[in-house]
Amino acid sequence: MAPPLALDIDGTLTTPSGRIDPRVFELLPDWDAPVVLATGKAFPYPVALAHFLGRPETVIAENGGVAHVDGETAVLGDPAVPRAVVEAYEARGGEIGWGDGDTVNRWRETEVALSRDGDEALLREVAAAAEGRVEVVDTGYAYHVKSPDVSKGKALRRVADALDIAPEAFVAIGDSENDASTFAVAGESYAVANADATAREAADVVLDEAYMDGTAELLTDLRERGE
Ligand SMILES: O=C(O)COP(=O)(O)O
Ligand SMILES: [Mg+2]
Repeated sequence: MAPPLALDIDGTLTTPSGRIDPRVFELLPDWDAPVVLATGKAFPYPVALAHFLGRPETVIAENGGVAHVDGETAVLGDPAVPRAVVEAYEARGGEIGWGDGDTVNRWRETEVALSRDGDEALLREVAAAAEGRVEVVDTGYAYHVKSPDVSKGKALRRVADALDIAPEAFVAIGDSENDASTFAVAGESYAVANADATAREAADVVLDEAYMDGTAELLTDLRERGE
């Protein structure tokens, strides 16, 4: 049998320009084990991806702030301090940066995501004043202001438990610092070649290929290994 998967989305299942790579729709619909989509994006995004893959909606969103498995949603993070920090950042002239009708945060329940065009130094200064009650995570796609109490890895433990699978049975693939906690929980972890330094350091293996080229090759190998 193929191993269960914990898959990051941006940078891992995408092309360099941020589109979902079409090979996702070849490799994942019939994957013969649970697939957990574990992302920094808001909850509707991985749910929609699972839905259009024809797979169970087994997802971790908001960097572990929200988890959904077997039809049950767990909201694991508290947005109060992240929101207060971002208000303080805006009060000092910082911008969230997504423009009008911000769909990045519209459905976000436990954290705030900011455009990387924003003032990182100011954001980190304001976050530091919260004295450890928030952390700023740079995924390469956004700055996320989140509670340090939630992570994709912690949520993976919870989802694995609900699925009655040992967390170590999972193979995790990712590209950035928000995947390091998943890598620590899964039994086998891979960073795609475009991964940041934190993800590369945390992964068991850094793949030769980047983005979905790396992920697709690995998934093909894992599938063959399970046959
Ligand atoms: O939303 C982001 O910033 C990154 O999303 P990801 O965790 O799927 O890479
Ligand atoms: Mg990513």
